Amino acid sequence: MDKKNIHVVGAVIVSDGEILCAQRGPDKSLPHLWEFPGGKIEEGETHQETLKREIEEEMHCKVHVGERVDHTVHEYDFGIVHLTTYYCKLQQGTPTLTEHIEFRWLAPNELKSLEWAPADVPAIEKLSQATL
Ligand SMILES: Nc1nc2c([nH]c(=O)n2[C@H]2C[C@H](O)[C@@H](COP(=O)(O)OP(=O)(O)OP(=O)(O)O)O2)c(=O)[nH]1
Repeated sequence: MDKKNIHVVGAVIVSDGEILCAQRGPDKSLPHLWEFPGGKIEEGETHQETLKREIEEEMHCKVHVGERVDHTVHEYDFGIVHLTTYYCKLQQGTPTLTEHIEFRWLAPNELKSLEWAPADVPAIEKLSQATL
């Protein structure tokens, strides 16, 4: 059977020259790997709407969504993830841990010190060279 396509958006939240990195929990798919906060796009939603909704739900804060960072397609055993990432800025509140087990703020040249979900690796390559 064909694998399901999963359309996901991720927030590259930048503050004071650092990027927010979030670690997945032990009971999730891709356990303990690092990712950008965000989630699956629901029917009828724009990427911006999904990001704003997901960030409010999973981090209890509001973001402004800016330019696109990257778009990648990665095949996992559970499906094919189409991941689009966007630069974001905090608009209101500070990120609160609910679904993730840890947050870390890292400078671009530190991003590769974490073990990222495979779909994120091309974005991490780009961001690790970025001037924020
Ligand atoms: N939010 C987010 N998800 C990512 C990234 N990279 C990556 O491969 N994914 C995958 C993990 C999930 O399979 C899917 C995102 O769906 P989700 O945020 O609803 O994840 P979830 O694990 O809580 O949901 P589920 O798979 O348990 O249904 O995309 C990323 O940087 N951010």
